[in-house]
Amino acid sequence: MMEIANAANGENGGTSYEEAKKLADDIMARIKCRPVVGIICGSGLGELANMVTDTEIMGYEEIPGFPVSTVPGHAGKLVFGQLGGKPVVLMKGRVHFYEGFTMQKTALPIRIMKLLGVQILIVTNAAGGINQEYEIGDLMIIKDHINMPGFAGMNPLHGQNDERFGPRFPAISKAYTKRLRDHAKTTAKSLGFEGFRIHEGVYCMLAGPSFETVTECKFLNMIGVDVTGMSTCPEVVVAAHCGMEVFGMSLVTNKVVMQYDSEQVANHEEVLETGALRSKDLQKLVAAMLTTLEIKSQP
Ligand SMILES: O=P(O)(O)O[C@@H]1C[C@H](O)[C@@H](CO)O1
Ligand code: HPA
Repeated sequence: MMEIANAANGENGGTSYEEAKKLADDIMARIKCRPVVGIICGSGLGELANMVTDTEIMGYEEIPGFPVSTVPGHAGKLVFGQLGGKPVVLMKGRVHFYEGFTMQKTALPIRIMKLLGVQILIVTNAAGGINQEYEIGDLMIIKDHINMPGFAGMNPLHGQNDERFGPRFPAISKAYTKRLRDHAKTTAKSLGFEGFRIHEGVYCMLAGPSFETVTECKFLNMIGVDVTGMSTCPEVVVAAHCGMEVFGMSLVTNKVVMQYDSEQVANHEEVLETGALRSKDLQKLVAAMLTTLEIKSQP
């Protein structure tokens, strides 16, 4: 039994249920808010935190064992409070696999959110447009994803399973629920965002940190990917595993390079600049979605 516990705990890079529970209990001892919605802010999208009221803030480094962000545009703060009349916890910045964290560690904040009482996860990211009809600044509601590192065995659920988090073989095909995607479309309409470019499409995670080659982009285009990035899949897989509803949204911060002799190159500064320009619209949409969102009671 001990060997199994050790494998679940250490060898697969994961955190045991007991350790995650202790982290959640320590947070609850310091924070009054009991969030039902968790929000992850992607690169340059942390300004959403400014709309949260009654805030209580903890730096990731204040939580022992919590992965700490190392990338510009990811402040590394948990912001608790009210948004759209709902108690929320917002991750002002995430961590990524390419920073050297295991897939399990990258998604640990989601398990802690679950233990804090979060039922709905809203995940945002900055992404490169693969779909040739997408323009810089467009938003995309995620309807499905490809976890490309998973093809090479990098799945956040790799290793011993603890049923207290979720089942050994979870279904992921409905992770981005139709209910929340429809809710986003209705909300966008009610905000008068008709002229505002919102798509629905497929996100693909590559491991990063190098941006894609031209041929990789052509391949992603051929297999039906609309945008590509370096995050989101670990968190969403773990959220679906532990029974959360997920809503995901990508901001197209750049168009990927599709011509071999192009002078253009992708760069993180452009990603942050576009984030800053369009984040207001994304913020408005998320806040309005929360205002009218029905929180289903847990089974
Ligand atoms: O955290 P996200 O997925 O929004 O960040 C994207 C992917 C890389 O971390 C970075 C590249 O500019 O932005
Ligand atoms: N590729 C991968 N990740 C990204 C991109 C990109 O073009 N833009 C923002 N994040």
